[in-house]
Amino acid sequence: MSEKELIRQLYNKNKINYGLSNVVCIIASLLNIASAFILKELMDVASNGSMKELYRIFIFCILFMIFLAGTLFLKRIYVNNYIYKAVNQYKNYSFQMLLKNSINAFDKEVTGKYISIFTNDINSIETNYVKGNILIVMQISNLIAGIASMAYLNWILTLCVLGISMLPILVSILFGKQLEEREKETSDRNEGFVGLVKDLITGFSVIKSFKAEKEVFHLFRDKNDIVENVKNNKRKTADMIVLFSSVSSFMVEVVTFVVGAYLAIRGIITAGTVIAFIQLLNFVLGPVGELGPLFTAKNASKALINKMAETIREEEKKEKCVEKKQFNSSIQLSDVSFEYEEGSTILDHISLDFEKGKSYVIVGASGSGKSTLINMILGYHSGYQGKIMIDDIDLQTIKESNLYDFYSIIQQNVFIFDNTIERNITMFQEFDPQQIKEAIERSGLANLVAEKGLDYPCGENGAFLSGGEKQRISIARSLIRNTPILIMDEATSALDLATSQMVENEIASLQGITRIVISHKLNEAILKKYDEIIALNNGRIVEEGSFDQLMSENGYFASLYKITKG
Ligand SMILES: Nc1ncnc2c1ncn2[C@@H]1O[C@H](COP(=O)(O)OP(=O)(O)OP(=O)(O)O)[C@@H](O)[C@H]1O
Repeated sequence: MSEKELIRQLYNKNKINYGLSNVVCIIASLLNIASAFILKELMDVASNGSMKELYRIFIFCILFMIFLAGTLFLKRIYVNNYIYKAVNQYKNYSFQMLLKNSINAFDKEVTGKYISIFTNDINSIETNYVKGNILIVMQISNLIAGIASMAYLNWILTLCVLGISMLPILVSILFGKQLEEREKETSDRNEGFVGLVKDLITGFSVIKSFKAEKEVFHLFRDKNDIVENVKNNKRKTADMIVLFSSVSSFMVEVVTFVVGAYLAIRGIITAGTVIAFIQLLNFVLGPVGELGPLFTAKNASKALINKMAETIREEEKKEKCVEKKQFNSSIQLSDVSFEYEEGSTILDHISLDFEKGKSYVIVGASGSGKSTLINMILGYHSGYQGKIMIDDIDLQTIKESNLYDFYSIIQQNVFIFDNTIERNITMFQEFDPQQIKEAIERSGLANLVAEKGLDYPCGENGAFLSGGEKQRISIARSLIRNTPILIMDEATSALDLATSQMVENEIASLQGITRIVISHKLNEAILKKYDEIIALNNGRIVEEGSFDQLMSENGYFASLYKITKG
C-alpha cells in the first residue's frame, strides 16, 4: 500500500467536483478583487464625478452582487461535495485495506493506533489536506490577481508592497518545519492516549471492584498531560506564526498607506487608487500569511496519510501467496521451534501430523505452549524454525483468507458484536434456517433462543448475555460454517460442567471433521473419543497416543489426569 494510492482515493470519481470547486473559488477570488476597483471608481466619482456616473456604477454594483451571490452559492455546493466524497472514500478504502491485514500484523499494533488513525488523523487530513487543497488554490489565485491588479494601478507602490511582504513569508518558512513536527508528535501521542481510554472504559468494572479509581486516574492524568502538552506546543507554534504574520502585515499596511499618501499628494495617483491599494493589500497579505501555514499543514497531514499507508502495508506481501481453498490430507509440523522473544523458547522442535478427519486433543500445564501451537497452525505467527505444511504446501505461502475457507476457530476470548443472536452466529452472512437451527442445538443454545428469540440484542460485546451464553454463540458461529477443520482453544472454560461436557462431547463425536482441541477438563469418556492425545510440557511433546495407551504408560499425561481428577 502506497501513500499515492490512498491520495488517489480523495480524487477517485471526484475530479469533476474538485475541478469545479477550484473554478468557482478562482471566480469568487477574482470577483472579490474586482470589488476593490468598484470602490476606487466610487471614490473617484465622489471626489470629482457626475450623478450619471454614480447611477451607472450603482446599477453595475447590483448586477455584480447578484453574480457574486450565484458564484458563492455554487462554491458552497461543489466544495462541500468534493470534501464529502473525498473523506468518505478515503475512510472506506483505508478500512477495507485494513481488513486485508493479517491477524499477525494486526496483533503487532496497539488498538489505540488504529482508533487514532481513524479519528484524530482523519480529522486533520480533512481540514489540512482536503480543505487545504481548495484554500491553497484560492489563496494563490488571490495573490496573483492581487499583484496584477496592483501593478495595473501603480507599479512603484506595487514594488514597495512586494518588497516589504517578504517579511511574513520569512516567518512561515522559519516556523513551518516546527509545526510539521508538532503535528506528527500530536498524532503519535494521541495513539497512546486513545489506547489507554479504551482500556480503562473496557475494564471499568475491574477498576471499580478493585477500588483502583485513584491509581487509574493518575494513569489517565499522566497520559492526558502528555497529549495536552504536545497539543499546547503545537498551538503555541501556530500562534507564533500568526503573531509574527500579524505584526509584519500591519507594517506592510502602514508602509503602503504612507507611500500611497505621498504619491497622491504629489498627484501621481488618485485618492481612489490609494483606497483600492489598501483593499487589494488583503489579497496579497492574506495569501502571503496563509500560504506558508497551509502548505506546512498539508505536508504535515501527508505524513499522517503515510502513517495510514504503513499501517495497512502488510497486504502487499499476500500478492505472492498461493491460492488454496480445500483441505485434502494433512497438516504436518516438522521440527518447529518458536520464540516470542529471543532466547525464550516457547515451542521446542515440535513434529506432528494431523490427519484429515481425525480428532486431536492437546493437553498440558498452563504456559506449556498449547495456544501458541494452535496459533502456529492458524498462521498467526511467522518467524519460526522448521516447516508447517498443509497438504504439502507451505503454510507461509498460502493466502491468509484461503486458510479460513477450511479453518473454523473457537477461541477462549469471545467477541460478541452489538447485534442480534442470529447475526452473531451467522457473522452477518446468509445461512439456511435449518443450518442455523442445527448449530444452535449442537452448541447448547436451544434454551436461550427458545426463551429470548433469535432477534434478541446481545449488547456491546455481549453485555446482555452471560459468559457461558457468549461462549456458546462462538461455538455455534464456528459449527455453522461446517469447515473441514475445527480448532478449539479452551472454548468451554466459561460453561458449567454439564453444558461444557455436552458441547465437548458433541465436538468429539463430530464425523468427518478434523478437530484439534485444547482441553483442561480431562473427562475420561470424552478423551476416549479422540483419536490422539498430545501432551505438551515446556514447549515439547512429551507423549502422544490414545487415552488407554497413555494411561497404561503411566507417564506425564497419566499424572496430569490424576491431578485433575484428584
Ligand atoms: N504474545 C506473546 N508474547 C510473549 N510471550 C507470550 C505471548 N503469548 C504467550 N506468551 C508466553 O508463551 C508461553 C506459552 O503460552 P501459551 O498461551 O501458548 O500457553 P498455554 O499452554 O496455552 O497456557 P494456558 O493453558 O494458560 O492458556 C507462556 O509463557 C506465555 O507467557
